[in-house]
Amino acid sequence: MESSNDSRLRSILCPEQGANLREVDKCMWFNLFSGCDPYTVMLTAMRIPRDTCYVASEGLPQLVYSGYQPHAYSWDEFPPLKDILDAVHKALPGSRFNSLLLNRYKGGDDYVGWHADDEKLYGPTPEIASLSFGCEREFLLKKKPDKTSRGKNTSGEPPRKRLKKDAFPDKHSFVLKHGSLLVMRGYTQRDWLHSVPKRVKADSLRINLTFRLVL
Ligand SMILES: O=C(O)CCC(=O)C(=O)O
Ligand SMILES: [Fe+2]
Repeated sequence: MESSNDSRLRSILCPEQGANLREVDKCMWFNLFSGCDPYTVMLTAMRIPRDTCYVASEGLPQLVYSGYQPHAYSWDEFPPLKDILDAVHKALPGSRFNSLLLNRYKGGDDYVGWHADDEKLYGPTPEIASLSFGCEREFLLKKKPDKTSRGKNTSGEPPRKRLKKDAFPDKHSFVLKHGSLLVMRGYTQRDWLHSVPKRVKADSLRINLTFRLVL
């Protein structure tokens, strides 16, 4: 983090603040989400259990996910995000992200359910960089059931019981702390699902930025 472009990220990642967002950063995220039309944010929140905001370079195909087409804000409307994007590019040499989905988890009741970011506009092997600020939360990954073996009952157990027990044998959990950068690449979206479940103990704000490349 050497260049002046990184100073915004460096200040947000100030180590002494630990897992808590400083008031000044809370204010920045508040302003940023307010910069996204609050009505849109509210409508989104009625459909999905967190606030989101979408930023994308001009001229990209429109993103549609979960039957919802978010308005694409421009990077120029949110200069701090441009600085953070530069820092992420620097941290991941060769990456060239052109869009960003912001998630705001107001507390432990906000979550994202099991899904894969496998929209066609990201191509077959998307690289997604996920940067987290504020309250730490658990991030779960589980392997999608193998299509070739699905439906073949070799265990001798009744089918429904077998599915419950074996559907997702491969499951992993990561704690995403303040300042963590998680990268999903290769066939992660094709083969795995991920989620950030509700957590009663997660009692403060978390901001998550997922940088993506729309092809
Ligand atoms: O908040 C997170 O860590 C994950 C967010 C996510 O999966 C998404 O925006 O697609
Ligand atoms: Fe996701």
